[in-house]
Amino acid sequence: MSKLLRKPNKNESTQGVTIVHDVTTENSLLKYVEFKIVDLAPGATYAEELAKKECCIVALTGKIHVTDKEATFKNLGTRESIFEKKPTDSVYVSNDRCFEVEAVSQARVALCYSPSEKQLPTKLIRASDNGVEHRGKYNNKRMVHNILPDSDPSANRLLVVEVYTESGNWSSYPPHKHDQDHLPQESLLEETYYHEMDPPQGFVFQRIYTDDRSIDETMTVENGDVVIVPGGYHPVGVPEGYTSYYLNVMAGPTRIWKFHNDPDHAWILER
Ligand SMILES: O=C(O)C[C@@H](O)[C@H](O)C(=O)CO
Repeated sequence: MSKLLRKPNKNESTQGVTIVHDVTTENSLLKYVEFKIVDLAPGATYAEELAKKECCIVALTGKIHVTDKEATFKNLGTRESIFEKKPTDSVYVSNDRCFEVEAVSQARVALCYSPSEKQLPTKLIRASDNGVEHRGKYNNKRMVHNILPDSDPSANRLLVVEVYTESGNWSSYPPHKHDQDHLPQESLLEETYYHEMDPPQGFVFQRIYTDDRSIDETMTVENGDVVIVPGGYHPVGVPEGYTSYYLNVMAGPTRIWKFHNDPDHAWILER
């Protein structure tokens, strides 16, 4: 199995709390991004002390309450299935704070982390705050929900987006990378991709490759998998008949998404 592909590995940590994914700086090649998927049964709670990390809590499906012990946000979450394709609610919690998530109904929650020192206010990011973007043409169409884009200064490092790619289309395409800390030309942002497909027996292909091909892996990605992108180009191809979703978390030394297209394929944008 590739070091860049993680299968769901369900682990009941306490009653009603199942850790499905746990990507950390210790168990991956990443330094700036950590990521968890947690399933909660109705009434179950999951709590964490953040120390020197910031966290964006995304209510992927189901309803949850979230508190940082000062502010409490009730009944977050807008969808039963990710493929209702509507934005959802999230909460940003800064370093040196704690949070607790309580499930109102069966819920799947994404926890997106990055190292952080400077404390910022906790922020509710409502579904209606998400900028919805339709990008691309021909077979390169995708819809983006901007949860924490670089235009929103609510976080120190984290960038979080949801991307829907229709059947037979491509996203993160033409291939681009952001693995050089060389602004204003390019920023360095590591990434995780949490993938789902509709219907769920589908698969997509994600290729991660660098110019020198020191990384060059094309992965078959199935429903619920996580792909880790330490660097390199990272296009996603979706077979006919299936819709793809991914939650994309990015972080690096500077909170700017400045990518560089693969010069071999940049012509695609000229059409
Ligand atoms: O295809 C898109 O527009 C989404 C991607 O940009 C994705 O978020 C990504 O590649 C981030 O670098």
